[in-house]
Order: sequence, then structure tokens, then C-alpha cells
Amino acid sequence: LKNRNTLAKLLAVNLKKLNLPQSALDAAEEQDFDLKGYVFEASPEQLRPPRTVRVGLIQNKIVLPTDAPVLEQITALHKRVGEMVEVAAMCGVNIVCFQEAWTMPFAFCTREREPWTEFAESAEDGLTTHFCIQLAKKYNMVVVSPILERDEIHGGTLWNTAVVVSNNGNVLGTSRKNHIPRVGDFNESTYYMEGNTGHPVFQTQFGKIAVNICYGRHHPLNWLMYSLHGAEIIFNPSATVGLLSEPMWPIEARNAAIANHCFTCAINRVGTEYFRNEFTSGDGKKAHHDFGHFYGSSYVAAPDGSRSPGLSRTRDGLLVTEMDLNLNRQVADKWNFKMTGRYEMYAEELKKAIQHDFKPNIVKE
Ligand SMILES: NC(=O)NCCC(=O)O
Repeated sequence: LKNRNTLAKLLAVNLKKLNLPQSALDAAEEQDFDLKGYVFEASPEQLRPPRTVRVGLIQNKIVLPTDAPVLEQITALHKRVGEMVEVAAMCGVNIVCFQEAWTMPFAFCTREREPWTEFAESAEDGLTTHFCIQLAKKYNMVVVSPILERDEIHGGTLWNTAVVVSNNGNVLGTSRKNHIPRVGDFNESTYYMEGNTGHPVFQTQFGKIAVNICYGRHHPLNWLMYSLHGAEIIFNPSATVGLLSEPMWPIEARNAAIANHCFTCAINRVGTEYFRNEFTSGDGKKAHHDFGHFYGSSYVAAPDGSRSPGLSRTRDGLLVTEMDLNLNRQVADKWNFKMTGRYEMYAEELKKAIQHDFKPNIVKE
């Protein structure tokens, strides 16, 4: 029986299903998106009550073609995702997170500036942040909104940024993407630089959260730093395509949950986005009009190694998970990764390894 349970955990098939209201299931069907719910349980404790929180992940296709007017594209996405958030509210979601650059097509493959830079908005005061503030207040929900940010204070610089809006409708702060990909068609370095916000953790009414944007999931130290700052849930809003990363996808966020004694939430967009002008990426491939297929498969992983099934590879979807955050400390007390981490040893070695005159410690005969 024990072996069967372990196998079930590995295959993500043994999580209890969350009872979702029929009205929410009906609304999801009517609006043509998947709605799934799962529960991550923790053991009862004597001194602490359970710390139960419901988290919603939203994955979606773009709504209009990429050559539709910019404001119409943004407004259509607001409408679509707003409807999905309403269903999340019916399901009692406390914290919702959208996919990376959710208000736009993932146009960075093109390396063109116009019209894509017009999608950039102020993190504090932009149209989308105002939209999220309304959602947060209406539904008493924390909203994590990853956008293309225009930073007017610093000469209109662009960043890839997650805006965190508290359930009271205040902008709690921002977290900028730390690691910018230079792989395949992901030509993002043409638009923005590595983030300068470090590893902020946002204390919300429902728990401490952080946002590790997309390509940051390949960097174990990035996850670690959010965790060292106390994150209990780390979101990984992403945009990634099948041929490039699908074999890695089920492993990376899950491994990060295990290694850091926290919950991780991986979100990927769905669909294929076509661009009018062909582009190349210096990789020998013929010029093409699309990135390939964004494969969705959003999921939640827990510190004990269990995970939810993924959402669809092709359909819009809302994944609702109920998690007891007490599980983080329970797993930490068992496995002690923070206690056994030897961070001082690595800090010393890393300090040396980044020096120009670093001598690798190679023992020769
Ligand atoms: N959006 C983004 O950073 N994608 C890079 C490719 C990947 O990390 O799978």
C-alpha cells in the first residue's frame, strides 16, 4: 500500500479533489475553459490551527489576432481573464496569479519594437493595474499580475514585472524578472534587462508569496533566494513552448517545492500566436511566423513532492488548489534542508568563483 501511495504521488494522481460549486463548473463550461480543483492536506498540529489558503492559477490563449489594435487586444484579455477571476471567486480563491505578460501576445520573438512596446504599462498606475485593483477589491482576492512594465521614473525603461495587488486593492509591490532568456525564439533581451528588485516576498493576509518569472525557474538559486526571504508560495508565471521546454516543465517547479520546503505554482499560456512579419533567431531555422505551441499544463507542487495534475495542453483553464501552509514547516522539520543547507560554505565558495583570478579546486595526480 505504501508503495502504491508513493507511486500515486509521483504520478500526481492521489490528491483529493476539491468540491467546487456547481455554479462555477457551469460557468466554466459555458465560457469554454477547464476548471479543476485539488486539496493539499497537512497533518493536524496541537499548537497551530491549519493555515488553509485557496490559490487560483489562470492559463489562457490570446483573444484577438496579434495585428488587432493594441487597446482592443488588452481590453479583450481583461474581459476574458476577468470572467475567469469571477469563477475563481465563486470557488473561494484567496490569491490568483495570471500567466507571464498576460495582457499581450508573447511578441518578443519578433524583435520588433512597434507595436509591442505599446503594451507596456505603469506597474503602479496603468490600465491593467487599475483593472486588477478593481478585481482585488470586488472579490477580496490578492491578484498577481505579470505585465510588460514601463518605468517612467527611469526614462521609460521596460521591465518584465509581476505586480502584486493586495486583497484590499493596494499595490503591495513589484517583482521584476531576474533572468532573461537568450534561447531559441525567446529574444527578450532585445526589450528589457535583468530585473533589479531582488527577491521580494509579499506578506499578504493569506500567506507570504513571491514571484519567480518564467526563465527564472531554471535557476535553483533564484528559487532559493525567495525561499530564504520567507516565501511560502512561489508563483512561476511563464510563457514557454513545447519543443523547447516541455520535458523540463513537470520537474523544475516541483523540484523547487521540494528543495525549498514551500509550494510552487507553475503557469504557462496556451495556443499558437501568429505574427504578421516573419522572424529568425540566428539558429539556422527558416524565417517563421510563430513561436510554436504554448503547452499550458499549469500545476501546483507541494514541499512533500506531491503535485496536482496539470491543466490542459490546449485549453484555457483555471486551477484551484486548497493548500494548508502548515505543510511547509512539517516537511522542513522532517527533511531539514534549511538547517543542513551549508549556506556559509557556498557563500564563501561562490564569492571566490566569481573572481577573475578564480582557481578551480581540481585535484590532480
Ligand atoms: N518566457 C520565458 O522566459 N521563456 C523562456 C523559455 C523557457 O524558460 O522555457
